[in-house]
Amino acid sequence: MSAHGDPIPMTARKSGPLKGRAEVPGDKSISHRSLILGAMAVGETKVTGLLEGQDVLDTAKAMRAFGAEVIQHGPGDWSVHGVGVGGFAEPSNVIDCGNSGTGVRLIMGAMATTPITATFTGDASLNKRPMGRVTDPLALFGAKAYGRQGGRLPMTIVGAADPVPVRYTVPMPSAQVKSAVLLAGLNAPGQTVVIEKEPTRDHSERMLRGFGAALTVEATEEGHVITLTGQPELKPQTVAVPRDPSSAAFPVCAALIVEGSDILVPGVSQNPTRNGLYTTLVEMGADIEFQNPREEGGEPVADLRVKASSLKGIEVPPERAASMIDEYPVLSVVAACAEGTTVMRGVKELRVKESDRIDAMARGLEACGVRIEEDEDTLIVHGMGLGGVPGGATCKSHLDHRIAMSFLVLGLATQKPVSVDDGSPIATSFPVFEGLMTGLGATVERSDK
Ligand SMILES: O=C(O)C1=C[C@@H](OP(=O)(O)O)[C@@H](O)[C@H](O)C1
Ligand SMILES: C=C(OP(=O)(O)O)C(=O)O
Repeated sequence: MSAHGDPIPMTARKSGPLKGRAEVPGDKSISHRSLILGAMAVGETKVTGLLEGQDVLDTAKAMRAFGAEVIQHGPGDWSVHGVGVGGFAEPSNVIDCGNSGTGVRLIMGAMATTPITATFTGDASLNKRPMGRVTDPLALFGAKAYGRQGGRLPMTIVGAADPVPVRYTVPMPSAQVKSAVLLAGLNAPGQTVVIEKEPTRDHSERMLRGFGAALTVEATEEGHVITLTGQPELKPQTVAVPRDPSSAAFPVCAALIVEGSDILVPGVSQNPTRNGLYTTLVEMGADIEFQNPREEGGEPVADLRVKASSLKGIEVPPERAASMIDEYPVLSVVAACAEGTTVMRGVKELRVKESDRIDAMARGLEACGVRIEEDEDTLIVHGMGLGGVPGGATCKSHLDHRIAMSFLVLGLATQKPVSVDDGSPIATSFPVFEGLMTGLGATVERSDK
């Protein structure tokens, strides 16, 4: 949600057992990519289960501005009539990507090798985030970027008229940077090669192949070497978006820390590049059954049966960070309710998300009575056991949906209520969060009610 709306203060209180079925919305990463790749294909792509969060709606609007026809037929049911690789029109106005790093970085990549100019902006959170990580490799294709100091939005990208293919090693673990380079490579002649030292979510690779691009991935000593052959004709697809494991994390973690809970979260993606949180929770002693594993829409999915559990702190392996990068805020809440210490290292990327997530969680948890240690790349939470966290604070969400939802999950299991100053950003990724959680029996409400 952008900073234009009024803040929505919210409060969560100690709740009775959570019970029932939690149908979380579609995956945000796959939803953005369905719209962008649909817009770059020739013909009509159909999407079901699209996440209708503000981040994705902003990408839909952007794709219309670049000339694609994007239509909503019903809830989650969308079609995109694409203009083909290299077919983007020049937008007649500024592209506002709201709160979405994924939206703006992928779209910059997708337009950077077409001879058009576009200006991008976002909300107060997005306009603080670094864009140089994307514009540096896009410059190698021949695109030019004119932004604010430090490579911040608003920023104008002048697409390359004669793009050249690139070979680029991504310097930080980032699926957004990898994807921006691959999308730019689509309209460059020859082969674009992206090397990632640490594997990150692979939705772009899977979906580019699904849309008919020639793409190979080789595991080498350097890391994953991804080779894309440019200027394909992308074929429209039917995309069934699986449910988002990053959204599922909230009801799952809530059920683990609210005594007596027993919930089912069906059809959640278990893509190995996304399921690090679930591995971690099981190591902490979580009672999670992965029922009915199957393939849906080209992704492995399972139904998660989750029961309240007494958990122990662990050391999360740093090499797991990329597969659970968005889940550290809610993991730190679970860690506060575990016995013993949870050590999260190799997490400095959290400092450049919608907020500095290490700082936001550390300050809010401390205000709730939890002892924290942190450094640039580390967050350590000293657990107080199930029911042991005092709570009783109002935490700042810093325009960050995951911070807001994490503190509201915490408040379900603390002695005194936990409030957040602004729950409005939740609508960016999980617009049905409040109804879904109250449907399970959680006491989460807007504080002004
Ligand atoms: O590619 C994607 O869809 C995403 C990649 C991750 O960001 P980074 O690439 O910046 O790590 C993640 O945090 C974000 O929510 C979604
Ligand atoms: C980091 C996130 O998103 P984005 O980078 O797209 O804003 C997120 O959803 O947690």
